[in-house]
Amino acid sequence: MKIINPQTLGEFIIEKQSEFQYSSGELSRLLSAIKLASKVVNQEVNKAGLVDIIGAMGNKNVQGEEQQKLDVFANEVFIAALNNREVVCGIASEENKDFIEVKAGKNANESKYVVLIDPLDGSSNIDVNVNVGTIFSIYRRVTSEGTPVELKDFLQPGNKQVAAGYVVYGSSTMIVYTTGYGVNGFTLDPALGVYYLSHPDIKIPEKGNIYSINEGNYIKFPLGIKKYIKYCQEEEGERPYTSRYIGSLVADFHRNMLKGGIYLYPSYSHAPKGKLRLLYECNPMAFLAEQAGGSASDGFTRILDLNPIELHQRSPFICGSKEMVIKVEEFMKNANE
Ligand SMILES: O=P(O)(O)OC[C@H]1O[C@](O)(COP(=O)(O)O)[C@@H](O)[C@@H]1O
Ligand SMILES: [Mg+2]
Ligand SMILES: [Mg+2]
Repeated sequence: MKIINPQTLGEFIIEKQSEFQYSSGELSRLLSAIKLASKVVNQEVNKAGLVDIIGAMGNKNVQGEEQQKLDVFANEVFIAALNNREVVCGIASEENKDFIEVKAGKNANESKYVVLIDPLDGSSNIDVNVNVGTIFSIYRRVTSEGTPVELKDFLQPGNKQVAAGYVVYGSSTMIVYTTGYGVNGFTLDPALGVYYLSHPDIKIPEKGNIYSINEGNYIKFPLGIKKYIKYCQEEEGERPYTSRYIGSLVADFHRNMLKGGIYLYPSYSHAPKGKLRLLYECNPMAFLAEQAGGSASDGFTRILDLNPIELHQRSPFICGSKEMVIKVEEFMKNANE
């Protein structure tokens, strides 16, 4: 698909802003700050083997996970880009225990948005030149503008998101995002450092033949998930499905969104809440999936309807083509009966 004179991301952001009569341009400036930060991180990711960005930092983050140098670098770049432009009043990150209040000088700033980020997704793949990503989720604050931001500004259900998206750093670098009016993808032209609209109005096929799950945890999975995996592997109709698992949520989600498929990170005996974080992994991907015609659940409940109580809480996550998610929910429900 060759798009003649594709629109740049900058032009697209401005065009979409003009569709909202009373828009202040704040969200556009926020998206532009994310765009800029992604280019800086992209440069380091692309030459990861050459610069001192490979390997562990030697300390653990709030999740108890070994922090990678690129986790810390990406975290600093995104926080700086958002902070310096005062386009948000608060930031929460996978790599920071507490949320960060963004001040305008000494005062609380007037911005009405908070952003939650997973600055580097797929950390286990950094050193081995496999796709990694960045995930972001944006909300309007619930406390009054100009007052200090509070935890409750971040602990909102996913159905309140104003915008969400991800950057995938791979064979090409892309930004894919939604503001609640469909999902669009932009590819970076590394020579010009410009993102162009390469994937307009992305729709995820209703059903696919790809399933993505870390089967290494099979024996620890709930019965419903075990039965679903067996279902995927049966010789029947369009099955067996193809198993594909990169181990970077962004990359596995991106492939499944374009081709049709399902990504599962369920609870398992060692992690009753699963691994992925509700606020800056599950919610943004669920918003994108639904905006592209797919769905996302924890096996029983729509992810976007879950009420968060902690910044770094985890949730089982099943996401992708609508018919495939419904099938998993059927297996989970029947296994529970
Ligand atoms: O190695 P596992 O247990 O399969 O987990 C892989 C999953 O964990 C993650 O790496 C978690 O994200 P982070 O790398 O941001 O911590 C996901 O991207 C990925 O889908
Ligand atoms: Mg992640
Ligand atoms: Mg991460």
